[in-house]
Amino acid sequence: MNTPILAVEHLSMKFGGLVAIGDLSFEAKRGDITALIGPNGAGKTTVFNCITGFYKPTEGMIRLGGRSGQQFLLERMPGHEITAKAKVARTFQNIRLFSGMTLLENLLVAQHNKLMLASGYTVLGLLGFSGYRRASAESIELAKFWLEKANLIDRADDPAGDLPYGAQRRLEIARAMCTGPELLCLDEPAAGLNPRESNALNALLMDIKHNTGTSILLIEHDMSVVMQISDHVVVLEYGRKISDGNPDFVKSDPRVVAAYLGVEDEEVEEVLIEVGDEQVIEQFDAEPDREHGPGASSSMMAGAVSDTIGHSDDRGERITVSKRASKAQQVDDREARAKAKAAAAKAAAKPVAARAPKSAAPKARTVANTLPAPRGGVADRLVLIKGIGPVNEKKLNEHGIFHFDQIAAWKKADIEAVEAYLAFDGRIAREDWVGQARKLARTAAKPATKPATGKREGSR
Ligand SMILES: Nc1ncnc2c1ncn2[C@@H]1O[C@H](COP(=O)(O)OP(=O)(O)OP(=O)(O)O)[C@@H](O)[C@H]1O
Repeated sequence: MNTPILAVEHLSMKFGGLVAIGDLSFEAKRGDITALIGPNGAGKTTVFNCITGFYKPTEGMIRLGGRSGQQFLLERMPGHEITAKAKVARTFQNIRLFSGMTLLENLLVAQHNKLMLASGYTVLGLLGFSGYRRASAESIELAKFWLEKANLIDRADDPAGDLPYGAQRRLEIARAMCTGPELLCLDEPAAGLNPRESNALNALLMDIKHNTGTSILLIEHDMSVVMQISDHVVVLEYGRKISDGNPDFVKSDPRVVAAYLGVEDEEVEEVLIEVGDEQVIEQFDAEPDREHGPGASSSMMAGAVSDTIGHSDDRGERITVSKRASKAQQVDDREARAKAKAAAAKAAAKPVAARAPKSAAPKARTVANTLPAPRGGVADRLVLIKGIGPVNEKKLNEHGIFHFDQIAAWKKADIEAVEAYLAFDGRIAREDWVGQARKLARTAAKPATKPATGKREGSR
């Protein structure tokens, strides 16, 4: 029992330069309800499309273990064989019923293959060939069975298009179940349902889980559905798996909270400022990469997929997620920095004598031209120097540096002293803060030119 029915191994799917899935591996156990969750654009439907043969993955394997012991490599099979031989059925994000047909007819159409086989692919079926009649009667029985399970039997003869939305969703599932699937893939079955319809859906899915051998793979945004009925949850963000476990584990995984439920960028920024990661903060300050990263919105429900997913392509090119793009990555970074900060604090708390012998203690380095306060009470905007962000500007001010001319006058020893307290390594020289400051100091020193037109101040 509980052996994997589905094993997804190192699955990648690229659309041109866009990596929709990057090196994804997970398993779904037989008889379980496995949920695949993640923000919009995380790649969930693409995973379904790879499993059901709509897409051929760029890399990776999708192994399905049949009840009979047969193994299927789905990525190598055409879509119709995935349904017929491997017995994988699916529903779609958008309802795809024959709205003009009755509920019963919809469920009979789903059994078309079985009926065609029984007819011998000839007119014998129409002529009342007994094998066909038996198959036809069985199909009707099966359809009725699933209409009852879906609580739709009373409307068997109504057009499917007349059903309320939630009932149409259940009809789709009933239709998929009529094909006798081993794996049922449901793409957002609870989308647009009201709470009563959601409960009816949960009941139907639990019934399938307990009373058929069918395993369920579920894409769902509705967390009340996911957390109530899933045995196992796999979380995607930007095509990568960021968490995998039972609902309780996933629910409290900080990476999931950040990625899926959303963390305000300001909150992440606050932490980074706290730990003094200027470089990352400067990435936040920059214009968002609207083409690849999330837009201005911090809601991860609206995040776009990046083509910078950690993944190495067939040319050996290494692609990484930008820190701003991945909320889960931000959580990892935050944790790593918090650890580093704690370690630094611990080291600092040790008695000085324990850290270094007195004779070896370095002489404290100081900057020569510091000021107690900005001249005239107004500091220059040091952030105009490329490489200085608001955090470093604040630190420089705290150390008595307020003006471009102060930086322009730095000698090697001053630079070393500044680098020591900004914890930089060669960056001041690399970014030529002194040269930049000289130019800015010259501009600042120029007297403001009078308007040549003689127009009054404020006129346009
Ligand atoms: N056929 C395609 N061609 C190009 N890009 C595609 C194609 N199919 C999907 N994508 C892109 O792949 C990314 C993942 O899309 P996918 O639909 O798998 O995400 P999702 O997690 O299912 O999102 P949602 O929750 O909104 O349905 C998206 O950026 C999407 O635009």
